[in-house]
Amino acid sequence: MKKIVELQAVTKNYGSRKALHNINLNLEAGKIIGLLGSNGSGKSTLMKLAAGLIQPTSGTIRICGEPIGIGTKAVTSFMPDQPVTESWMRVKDALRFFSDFYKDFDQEKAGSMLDFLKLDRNDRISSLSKGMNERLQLTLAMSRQAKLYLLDEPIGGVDPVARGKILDAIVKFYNEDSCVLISTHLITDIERIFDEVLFIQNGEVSLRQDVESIRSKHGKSVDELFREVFSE
Ligand SMILES: Nc1ncnc2c1ncn2[C@@H]1O[C@H](COP(=O)(O)OP(=O)(O)OP(=O)(O)O)[C@@H](O)[C@H]1O
Repeated sequence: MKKIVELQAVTKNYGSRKALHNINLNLEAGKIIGLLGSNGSGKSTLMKLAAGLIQPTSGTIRICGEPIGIGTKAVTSFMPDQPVTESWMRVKDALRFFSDFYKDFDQEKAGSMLDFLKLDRNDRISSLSKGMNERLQLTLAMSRQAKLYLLDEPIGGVDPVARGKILDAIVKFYNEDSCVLISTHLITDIERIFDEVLFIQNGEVSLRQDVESIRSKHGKSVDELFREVFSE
């Protein structure tokens, strides 16, 4: 299986605060992976490092075999936990903006996703509810033909019914040559789409397992295992 992400001995400190410590990790294509951990455990830091938005304090990161740089940013699509669009835009302007900015932006895929997620191209972004805005941000992120999708809390603001719709969209529109890394606290809602999960605790990966074996070997859901491992 093709390696998409490789982290070797990656440590990230913010001043004297340690966010990640000596992470060694390979993530392969064809997987949707859950990045799970309590508040402040280092999930967003890991995503920002892979997206090339911040630099590690030590260690090396490669995406599709290349060190972080222009080449890796071209194949990495990051949906941060804050919207990346301007409020004056309409939905269609956001699509045009992404299409101008990213060579790999697939307008046709974006159009299908908008329809699937029931977004109107003429709506002003400022008039969208938080949940509708999340649908738009997800459409923008998933419509790139990337190798690595980093989705930071993609369903935090949406109601339980809409969550199902968004998860269905991720599964439907993701391509098998890529890897999707999703951070979330809403494990029960989202675990059905994960192939694997990574538990991150105090800046270290404490567990990595495929979801099927959590169910068959441990007889537990991911949420149950998470609560057990992270009980305070
Ligand atoms: N820009 C920053 N400056 C200083 N410390 C930071 C910065 N960003 C994150 N941290 C610290 O690094 C650690 C990991 O933070 P991070 O945001 O990666 O956690 P997280 O798992 O995404 O948390 P949450 O689930 O609350 O979003 C925390 O102790 C946090 O306070």
